[in-house]
Amino acid sequence: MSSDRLIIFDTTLRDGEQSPGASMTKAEKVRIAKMLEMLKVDVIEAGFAIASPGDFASVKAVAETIKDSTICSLARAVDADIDRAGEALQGAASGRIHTFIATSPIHMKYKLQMQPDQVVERAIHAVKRARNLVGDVEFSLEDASRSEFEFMCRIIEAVIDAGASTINLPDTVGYGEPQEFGEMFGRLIASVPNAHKAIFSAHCHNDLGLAVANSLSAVRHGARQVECTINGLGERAGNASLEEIVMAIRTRKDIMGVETRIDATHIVPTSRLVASVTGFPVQPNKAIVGANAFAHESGIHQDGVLKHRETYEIMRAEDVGWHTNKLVLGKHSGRAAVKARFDALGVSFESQAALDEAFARFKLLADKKHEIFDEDLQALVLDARDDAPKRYSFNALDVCCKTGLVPNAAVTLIVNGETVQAAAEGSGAVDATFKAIESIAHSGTELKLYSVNAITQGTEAQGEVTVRLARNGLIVNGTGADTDIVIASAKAYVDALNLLAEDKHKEHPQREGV
Ligand SMILES: CC(=O)SCCNC(=O)CCNC(=O)[C@H](O)C(C)(C)COP(=O)(O)OP(=O)(O)OC[C@H]1O[C@@H](n2cnc3c(N)ncnc32)[C@H](O)[C@@H]1OP(=O)(O)O
Ligand SMILES: CC(C)C(=O)C(=O)O
Repeated sequence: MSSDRLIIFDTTLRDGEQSPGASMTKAEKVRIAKMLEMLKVDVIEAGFAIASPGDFASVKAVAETIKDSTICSLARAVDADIDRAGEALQGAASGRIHTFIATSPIHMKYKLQMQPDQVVERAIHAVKRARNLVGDVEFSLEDASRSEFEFMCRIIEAVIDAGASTINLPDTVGYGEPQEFGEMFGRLIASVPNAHKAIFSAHCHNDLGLAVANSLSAVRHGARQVECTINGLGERAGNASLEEIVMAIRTRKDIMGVETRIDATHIVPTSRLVASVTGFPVQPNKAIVGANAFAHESGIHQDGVLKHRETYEIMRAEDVGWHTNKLVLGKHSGRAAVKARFDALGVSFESQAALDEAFARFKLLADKKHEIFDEDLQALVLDARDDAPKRYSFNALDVCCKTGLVPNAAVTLIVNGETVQAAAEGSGAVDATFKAIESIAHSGTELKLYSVNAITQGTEAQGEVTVRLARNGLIVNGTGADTDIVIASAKAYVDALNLLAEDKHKEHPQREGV
């Protein structure tokens, strides 16, 4: 089934979410899915429906919301997993069940504790069961890059006969090397008699930093789907990054010989959204979406770019969504311009009142900051992501930091409608603020991560803070944005406390220390 169309399968919401600490709430997954739809991703793997009631609800909500991308749920080769995935996908305009089982000797022997014949039988049964629920079934041979060739031929032929239309060959542990991994695709496609009835797919991990290279090599050897994530998020060292694969395919079209339907101008806003939601900032030198990806510092390069841009640039920053905003948003902007920008970022408002509320917040921010960028707008809505009454809300902060004195903070929170104040000392302004908040909340949590990300440039930039708290094995990520990072920190801490109080730990609870 080879063609020149490459299917982009985004698994930010499933494998991306398997990054420790990156798990997302249902509302966050739906927001990211809307951006992925605008990006024109072909398939969105929205989660692993059996994993938790929250993940089931997320897959269902994404399936009911998104119309222009196929929505997929992962399922082990286990009846209950497949049935749960089918149930979650019922409302989808186009739904796919992605079932998998490991095929490498090490996984079959030690993890599954199954004989190869049993694995083949289980795979056939799983694919048939999934086909009774949806018309589109993908089958993955987990740990394919460490599996025996003849065994893979056997199982692939059997699952295609059973109804799988996509065969995914994952480099589960990131062990593959481009030439060998690509050749595995070429040999399998040539050897499996019914291979022409399926699309072959690559799913690569970045343990050796080769995920994108391996994926591209697979494409050159016949793969017509790649599985990838925004910002390369994913289990351990991450997955192949969507933005790098898409732009490599586009920039090197003549050599790669395939095309995607991705609208690359949404890449940077999507990357920003995923970074905000997960609290995983993008490193400045990250390809495509890093702050320095299109910056030229050295004189010879600057001279070259000024004379002829292509001397040092293989793609244009605006083509991947950098600075595409031609209307400058600031305190003199009106609702029409602000709403148009929100629309472009995939942010919709359920009512005029919700838009008015966002607009009021925009004006408050514009009073503090001359120019409002896309990232500021994203932070603005993330900050107000849930209108439900909260146990805690941040009201005011008074911090004193003087050289030679112990920093102290006096914080005012509204707790269940009552104003409560507390003060504390700490090793710095943020530490004192957190201690003051804790002396009100007594949450019994442990601070697992504190990160500050300047979401726009300059000293007047908004800082976005992520605070990860853990209690009884559950982890929450709170976020807060403000032009003052101590206030952003207080907001993030309070946000995390609310998520815990509402039992809104991330939908895929993670064990502490993971
Ligand atoms: C390579 C990947 O990324 S695979 C996806 C990884 N993602 C996740 O695991 C996240 C979601 N997972 C979960 O929430 C849980 O692991 C669940 C709900 C799926 C299963 O939980 P539990 O029933 O408690 O099982 P647990 O996770 O401890 O062990 C996994 C079991 O599934 C079996 N298993 C693993 N993969 C498969 C498979 N593809 N098909 C069938 N069985 C499998 C294991 O052999 C083990 O079986 P055992 O309990 O009989 O020894
Ligand atoms: C389930 C499969 C596709 C996977 O995530 C992997 O092998 O890494």
